[in-house]
Amino acid sequence: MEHEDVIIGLEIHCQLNTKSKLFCGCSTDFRDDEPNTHTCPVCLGLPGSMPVVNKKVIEFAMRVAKALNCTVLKECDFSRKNYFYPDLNKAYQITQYDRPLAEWGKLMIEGEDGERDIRITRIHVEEDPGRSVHMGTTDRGKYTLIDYNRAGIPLIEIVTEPDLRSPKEARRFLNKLRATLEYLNVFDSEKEGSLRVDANISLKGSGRVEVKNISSYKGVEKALTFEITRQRNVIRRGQVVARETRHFLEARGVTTSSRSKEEENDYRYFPEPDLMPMQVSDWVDGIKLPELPDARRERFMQQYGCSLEHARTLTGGLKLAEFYEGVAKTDAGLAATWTADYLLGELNYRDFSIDVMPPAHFIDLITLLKSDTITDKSGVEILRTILDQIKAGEKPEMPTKIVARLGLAKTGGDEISTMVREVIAENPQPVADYHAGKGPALNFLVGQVMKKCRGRADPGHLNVLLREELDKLQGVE
Ligand SMILES: Nc1ncnc2c1ncn2[C@@H]1O[C@H](COP(=O)(O)OP(=O)(O)OP(=O)(O)O)[C@@H](O)[C@H]1O
Ligand SMILES: [Mg+2]
Ligand SMILES: [Mg+2]
Repeated sequence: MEHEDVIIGLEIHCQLNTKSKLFCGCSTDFRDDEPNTHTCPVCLGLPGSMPVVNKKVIEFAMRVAKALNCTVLKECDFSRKNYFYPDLNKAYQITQYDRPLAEWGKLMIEGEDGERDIRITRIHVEEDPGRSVHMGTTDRGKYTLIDYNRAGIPLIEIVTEPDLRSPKEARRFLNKLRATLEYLNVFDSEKEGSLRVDANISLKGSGRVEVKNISSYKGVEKALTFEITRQRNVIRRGQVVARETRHFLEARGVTTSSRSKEEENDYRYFPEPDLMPMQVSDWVDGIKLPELPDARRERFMQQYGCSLEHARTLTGGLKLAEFYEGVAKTDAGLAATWTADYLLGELNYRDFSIDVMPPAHFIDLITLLKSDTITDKSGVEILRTILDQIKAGEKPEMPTKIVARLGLAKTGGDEISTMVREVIAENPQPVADYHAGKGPALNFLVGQVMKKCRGRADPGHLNVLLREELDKLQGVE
C-alpha cells in the first residue's frame, strides 16, 4: 500500500508500576482483589481530601523522559480537566496541560525506508479514572458497575508529533516504546490495559480523525489500516473527511463514529489549586538509565556476533534479551538463530511468551545441535515436543531424553550408506531419470532416504553420498 499522503500521530497512555497511587497511599496491586477495596477519600474524590504527589511517580516519569531524550521543564504543574463521566468520581481528572513534565524528545524506529527518529511532543503525568464494568453490552446493558480501584493509578501520556507514515510504522513505534519502557522497569507490559493508545490519522489536506482507547498494538495497526481505506473512500465519493473522534471495535476490526456527547471538548482546564508547581528538572542529572534497546542491540552485534536483524529481534523485549543472554554461552550464533528464527515462531503460534521456555532445555537443545548429534529438522521436532508438553500442562522432557526416546540421533555413516543403496535399488525409474540429466530426480531420492531414516540424516551429506553412489553406477554401465 502506498502511504505517501498518510499522517499519523499517537497519544500513548502508560500505567507506571509504582507501589502506590499517584496522589494517595493506596496500593496499586489490586489484581485479584474485590472491586473498591483499594480506595481512600483522595482517590474516591471525596470533598475536603487533599492530593499529595507520589515522588516515585515523578522519578519513573523522568526516567522515561530521559530515555526518550526529552527536556524536563524547569517548572511544571498540574491542571484539572473537567468532564462528567461515571468513572470519574470528582468530575475532573488531575493531569498536566500547558506546562507538562517534559517535552521535545525522540525515539528511533525502523521506518519504511530505514531508521528514523520520531519526535516526541511531550510527556505528562496524570491519574487514571476508575473502571466501568458494563453488565451486558455497552449499548444495551441493564446497568453499569464502577470499580474505583484503578482511580488514581499513575499514568504518563506520551504524545508524538505526526511523524509516522503508515500503520506498520505506528506498530513499530509502539513495539520500540514498549521495549524501552520494559528496560526502564517502569511498567508491567503483561498487565491488562497497561498501555492504551489514541491513534490520530489524516490524509494530506483532510481533517484529523482520532481513534480513541485502543488497547493492543495489533489493534492500532488494524484501526489505522481501516481508517486509511475508509477515508480514501469518503474522498473518492467526493465527500469531506470531517475532524472527529471514533472508536475501534476490536472484534469487528472497524472504527465507528462516537456519539457527540463523548466529543464534548470544552474541558475548562484550570490550574489544580491543591498542588504546588513542581521544580524537578535538577533531578534529571542524577537519574541513571539502564542499557536501552539500541545500545543492547549494538552490544549483541559486538559481543555475540549477531546479525543486525537478529540483534534487533532479540533486543525487542527485555525478557527475550535476557533469555538470549542466558543461553548464548553454548554457541552464540546457533543460539541466536534458534531463538530468533525458530523459537519465536513456535511461541507465537501457540500464543506463548518467552517465559514458558525453560533455558536449561534450550541450552540442551543447542548443545545437541552444536555437537552435530541431531539435524535441524529434529531440532524443530524437539522444540515442538517441548512446547506441546508445556501446553498440555506436562513437565517438559529434556531434549537429550527426547532424542533417546524418539531415536532422533543422526544416522551414522554405514547405516545411511546402506539406506542409499536400498533406495537406489528400489527406485529404478528415478535413478534412470537422474542419469538422463533430470535434476529433480535427485531430490526425490534424497526424500526417500530421509523418509527411511526419519529425517535423521544431514541433508548436505546425504546429497553428496547419493550423487557419489549414482555416479558410480553410471560409470559401470
Ligand atoms: N494532521 C494530523 N494528522 C494526524 N495526526 C495529527 C495531525 N495533527 C496532529 N496530529 C497528532 O494528534 C495528536 C494530538 O494530541 P494532543 O494530546 O496534543 O491533542 P488532542 O488529541 O486534541 O487532545 P486530547 O489529549 O484531549 O485527546 C498528536 O499525536 C499529533 O501528532
Ligand atoms: Mg492527548
Ligand atoms: Mg487526543
